Amino acid sequence: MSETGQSGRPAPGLVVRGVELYPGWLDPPAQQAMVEALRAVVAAAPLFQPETRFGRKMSVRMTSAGRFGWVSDRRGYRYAPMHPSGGAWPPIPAPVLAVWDAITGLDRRPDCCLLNYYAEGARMGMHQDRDEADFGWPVLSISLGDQALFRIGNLDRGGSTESLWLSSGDVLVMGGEARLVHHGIDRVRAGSSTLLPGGGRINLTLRVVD
Ligand SMILES: O=C(O)CCC(=O)C(=O)O
Ligand SMILES: [Fe+2]
Repeated sequence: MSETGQSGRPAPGLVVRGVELYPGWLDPPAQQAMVEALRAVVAAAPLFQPETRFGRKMSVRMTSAGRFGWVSDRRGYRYAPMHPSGGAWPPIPAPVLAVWDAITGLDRRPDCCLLNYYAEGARMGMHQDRDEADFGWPVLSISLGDQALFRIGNLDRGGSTESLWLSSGDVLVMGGEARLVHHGIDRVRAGSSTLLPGGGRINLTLRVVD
């Protein structure tokens, strides 16, 4: 990837509505290494299926690493210092932090890595990531496994949208003017990757929470 002169940040391959996309940032061996590192996260903090405050199960399974994890239950959604089972979240793996360092060039590191697991049929409705204290920090997302159709909307709800397929190894950044853009996952293309032994897709989002 080329470097942009002033900031020293790598230049994105594509920018859609301010969302910066780095296609294929991780090559297959790096993807494999990241999946290996994530095994320790899932072993320490098992995936769970969050409920919305209305008692509906989300289709995505989740867990987190870092000082904070994202949880949702009948009390609503929030960042929490503990896994729902009561244990602390494991540390964010070094290869994951290395992607943040290389792409954002920031000296502040994220304190939450949310791990979403999409089995066949899972999706995520349009939403904003707005539970963090300071929207000056970007959210960085890493895709692993099956391809997913990512939809990008607007700062306000509704209006026109644009969609793009995210593939394993792709990284994107929602920052600056695009930090609060609405986004979601419409569907996952089952069987489009062999990275994950059981199939499906992992998405990591790195967040500065407080
Ligand atoms: O799975 C994705 O690519 C997006 C996940 C997401 O938007 C989120 O966890 O807030
Ligand atoms: Fe999000």
